[in-house]
Amino acid sequence: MTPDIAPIEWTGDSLRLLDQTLLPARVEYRDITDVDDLVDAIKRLVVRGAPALGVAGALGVVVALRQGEREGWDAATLDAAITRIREARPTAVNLAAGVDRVRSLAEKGTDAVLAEALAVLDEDVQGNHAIGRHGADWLSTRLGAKPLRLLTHCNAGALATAGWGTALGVVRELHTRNLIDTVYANETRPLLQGSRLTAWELHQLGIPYYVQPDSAAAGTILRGHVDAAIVGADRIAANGDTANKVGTLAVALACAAAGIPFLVAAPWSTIDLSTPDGEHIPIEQRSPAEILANGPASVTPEGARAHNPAFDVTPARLITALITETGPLILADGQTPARAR
Ligand SMILES: CSC[C@H]1O[C@H](OP(=O)(O)O)[C@H](O)[C@@H]1O
Repeated sequence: MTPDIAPIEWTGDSLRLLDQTLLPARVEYRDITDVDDLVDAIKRLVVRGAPALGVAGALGVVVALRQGEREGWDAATLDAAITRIREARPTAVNLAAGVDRVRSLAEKGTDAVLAEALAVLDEDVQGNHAIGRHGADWLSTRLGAKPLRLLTHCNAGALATAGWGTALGVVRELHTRNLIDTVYANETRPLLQGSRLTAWELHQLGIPYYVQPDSAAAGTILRGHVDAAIVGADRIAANGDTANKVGTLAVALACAAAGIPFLVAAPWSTIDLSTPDGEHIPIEQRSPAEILANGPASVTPEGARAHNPAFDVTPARLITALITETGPLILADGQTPARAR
């Protein structure tokens, strides 16, 4: 299935990444042929979002194999390079899973690894369309087949995946059914994935939206302006506890207080059955500089300290339903990934 916005693709000679640090002002691509450049791109969120990181990890092994052939790497050097890709960001389980899925095929040659990596990409796009259908069906059944007012946090659109999107994939499916009234997109400090990326996607798709401060979300929800919230995920534990962009937990708490559905949309590749619960999900701590300055301009006193966790964990009890490519898991009713698999 051909993806729409293609944030990540294989050109035949390189891993091509849409540079998401430049959006929405500029649409520019980076052709990656070097492991150091890929690790940098992952760490700087040139490529980001759990499913997209899974594809980047899988295709990253091809980059490493080809660089190793060019530069005459021994097995230990190659293995260390692949491990650097795998460990470039800790929370999204998809990155490590994408690397692990293909690295064992290296003994069969680069073409075998590439074929499996491209399968990861295609499976993601197909799965996202299924998530969109299941999520739209669930919301229309639960809330009525009427135009809905939804709230999103961060970016779980085509840009965070190999195409179509997960949480935004549900929004897009509802939009094709004329069932979107408006979307409240949290700007998502500090890197503004909501205002820079989600708004960019919604704008292109002609879906009505407001960008709002993350701190406005609870009031928007509790004042009755939202019918449901839907977000992506970076790692879902066996009991359904879910790590997602920092600020997600606050949205879930507000939805619980308001009595409206809080949905997580994610493929099974984001579920990590070896992680028993949210306490065991590693949370990426990012640079204080992302908090202390707004680009070149400092926004804090000299010497200020900053606490910058990139994710938080929403307990399963606050998640109404987890929408996967195989259908909804009603976590609030005690269904869990561990039991469903
Ligand atoms: C479809 S998963 C998207 C998920 O990843 C984002 O994190 P980041 O932008 O730091 O890669 C955020 O948690 C999104 O919900």
